[in-house]
Amino acid sequence: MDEFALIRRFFTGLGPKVPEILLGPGDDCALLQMQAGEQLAISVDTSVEGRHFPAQADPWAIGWRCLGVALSDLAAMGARPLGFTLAITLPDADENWLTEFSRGLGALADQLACPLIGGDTTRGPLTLSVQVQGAVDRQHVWRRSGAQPGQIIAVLGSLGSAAAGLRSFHEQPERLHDRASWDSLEKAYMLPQPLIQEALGLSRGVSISSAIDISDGLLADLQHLLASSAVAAELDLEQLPLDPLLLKRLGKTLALDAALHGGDDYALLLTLDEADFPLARNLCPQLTRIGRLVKGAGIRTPEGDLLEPEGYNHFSGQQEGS
Ligand SMILES: Nc1ncnc2c1ncn2[C@@H]1O[C@H](COP(=O)(O)OP(=O)(O)OP(=O)(O)O)[C@@H](O)[C@H]1O
Ligand SMILES: Cc1ncc(C[n+]2csc(CCOP(=O)(O)O)c2C)c(N)n1
Ligand SMILES: [Mg+2]
Repeated sequence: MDEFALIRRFFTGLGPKVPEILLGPGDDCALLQMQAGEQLAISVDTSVEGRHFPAQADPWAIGWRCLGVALSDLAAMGARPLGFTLAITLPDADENWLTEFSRGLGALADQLACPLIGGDTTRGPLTLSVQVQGAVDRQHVWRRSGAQPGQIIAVLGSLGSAAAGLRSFHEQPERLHDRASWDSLEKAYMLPQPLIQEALGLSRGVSISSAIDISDGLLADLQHLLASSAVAAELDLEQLPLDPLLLKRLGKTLALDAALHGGDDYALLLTLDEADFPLARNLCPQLTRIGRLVKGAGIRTPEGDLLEPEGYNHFSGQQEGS
């Protein structure tokens, strides 16, 4: 199968038709029509085999995951997905692998009405770069800056599960190929659900002062938000939303460590006025209050203990060829 046959067969017509996409794959560019009053939100995420997902992972799940992690950044800005492009680097044109990969990718593209509108196909070590485009009402766009002392910190989605799921696949690699039997931790890692609908519901109904999605770990991503807003945080570690299976599997100390530093959660961290929290909870019952913003810098517990924001960092320690 040549490059163009591969594109036609696996990467054409993925996701539904949406009115804003005037032109999809097949020309030199895709064309998007923006509505008056909306801004274009753009973000790109690369997923590398062995770095972001295990070598030999289920191709359906790789397809879902590479789009899911990218869409999470649209959720973090309160943006509505319009479409995405895919730059794919493949070691070979394995038809069975490509069939499953494009089905997994297409399943999430359908669920969130986000069609594949173009891309690039090359040969080399397995790498997927997904660029997402979204539309955001200029009145309701969320940024990392804007958090104010006195406001509360809330999280949507659970923390630490994905890190425990990755650990489970390390310990039992044969489970990578048994998608039907994945538990909630394994699903959290391999099949992240970007919180697009939840974010859109919240952004229309309540004033959110700042937001970020958690990809590197709660503390590391909270620190990015705090730095952008020039505020400090007090976190109540007893309130973190942890899956009961995570606590059962790892015990409280390791579960907390996974929740604070593990990453791959693709949960949303939001700040808002305390008075708006009941309304926000009505719109999104899973929203959990985990702390508050204070003047100063850094992250502390209510007892005053400093929490160090170490999270995932591609170049910390400079392994691999330095
Ligand atoms: N090579 C680059 N060139 C320009 N900007 C970059 C580059 N790499 C990252 N950035 C920008 O730096 C910021 C932080 O990047 P990062 O990839 O950590 O994003 P993130 O949203 O925090 O993480 P994730 O993509 O996992 O959600 C983003 O605004 C991103 O656009
Ligand atoms: C096989 C394997 N080993 C380790 C990890 C952990 N990990 C890798 S990148 C990253 C942060 C988000 O990526 P980025 O900053 O590139 O968006 C995390 C938490 C993983 N996902 N898979
Ligand atoms: Mg992000």
